[in-house]
Amino acid sequence: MATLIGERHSQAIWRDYLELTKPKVVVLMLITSLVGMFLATRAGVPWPVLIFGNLGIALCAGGAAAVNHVVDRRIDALMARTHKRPLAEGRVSPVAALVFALLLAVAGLALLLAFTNPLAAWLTLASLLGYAVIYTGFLKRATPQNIVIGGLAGAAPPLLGWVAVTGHVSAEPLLLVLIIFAWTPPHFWALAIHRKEEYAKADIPMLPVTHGEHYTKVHILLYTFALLAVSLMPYVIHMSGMLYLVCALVLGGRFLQWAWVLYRGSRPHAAINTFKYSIWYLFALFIALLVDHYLLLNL
Ligand code: HEM
Ligand SMILES: CC(C)=CCC/C(C)=C/CC/C(C)=C/COP(=O)(O)OP(=O)(O)O
Repeated sequence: MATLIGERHSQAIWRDYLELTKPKVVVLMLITSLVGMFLATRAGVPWPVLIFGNLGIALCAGGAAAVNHVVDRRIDALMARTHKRPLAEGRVSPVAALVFALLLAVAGLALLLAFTNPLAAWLTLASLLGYAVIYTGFLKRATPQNIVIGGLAGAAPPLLGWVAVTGHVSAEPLLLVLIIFAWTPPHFWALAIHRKEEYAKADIPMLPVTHGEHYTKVHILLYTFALLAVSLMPYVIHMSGMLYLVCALVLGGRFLQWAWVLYRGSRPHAAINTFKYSIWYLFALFIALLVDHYLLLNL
C-alpha cells in the first residue's frame, strides 16, 4: 500500500514537471523548427544537428515555459483554465521550478553550442528571454499588444532550425517566422475572447478585455487576411511549389471562414473552434511546406 501511494506520488511529480514545459506547444514548435531545418538544405540534415539541435531548442523552449509558470503563478491561480497548474496549486515550489528551468536552458544551450553553431544558440537564448522575461515579465501585464510583440519569440523556431543547419540568417526562414508572427494574434485572441471574463478577473489587459469583443474580432479578421497573404509568399519567391500553394489557399481560406463566422457571431462556440482550428492550421501548413519541398527536389 505504502509503495502504491509512493508510486502515485512520484508519478504526479514527474507529470508536474512535464506540464511546466508546456509540452504540446513545444511539440508544435519543434515541427516548425524541423521544417526550418529540412528546408534549409537540398542535402540531408546532418543527424547530430537534427537530433541535438531540435532537442536543444525544445529544452530552451520548455525552460522558458517553466519560468512563465513561476512568474504567472498568482494569476494562474485566479483563472479556471490554469488554476490546476503545478505552481498555482503549490505542488511544485517556485525555487524548484526555477532550478528546473535553469537546468533545461543550460542543457539546451550547451547542446546547441556543441552540435550546431553559436548563432543558433544565441538566437535561441534571445527567444527564451523574449518569452520568459520580456513577454511574461513585462508585456503581458502592460499592453493589449503583448502577444503581438511577444509572438516574435514563439515564431522563432523555423529560423532557429534553419540557422542550426546553415549558420546564417536568410530571407526564407524569416518568411516562415513572419507566417507564425501573423498567425499568433488570431490563434491567441480567439482563445482570449472565449476566456475574456477570466483575463478580466486576473486584471490582464488582453485585447477583448481592454477594447471589447467586436474590436478584437475585427483584428482577428485583419490578421487572418494578412496571414493568408504572407502564407502565399513562399510560392511567390519560388521557395515552394504548386502543392504548397494549393494547401496554403485551402487552409487559409478555411481560417478566413472561421474568422468571418467569429466576426458575424453566427455560430455558437466560434471563438474556441477558431482557436482549435488555428493549431491544426499551423501544423498542416508546415507539413505542406515539408512535403512540397521533397516533391520539388524529386521532380
Ligand atoms: C506569444 C505567442 C503565443 C501566445 C500568447 C499563445 C497562447 C496560447 C494559450 C493561452 C494557449 C492555451 C493553453 C491552455 O489552454 O492551457 C495556447 C495553446 C496552444 N498553443 Fe499557443 N500561443 C502563442 C504561440 C504559440 C506558438 C508559436 C505555437 C506553436 C508553434 C503555439 C502552439 C500552441 C498549441 C499546440 C496549443 C495547445 C496546447 C494544449 O492543448 O495544451 N502557440 N496558446
Ligand atoms: C526558445 C523558444 C523557442 C522559446 C519560446 C518559448 C515558448 C514556449 C513560447 C510559447 C508561447 C505561449 C504558449 C504563450 C502563452 O503564454 P501565456 O502566459 O499567455 O499563456 P498561459 O496563460 O497559458 O500561460
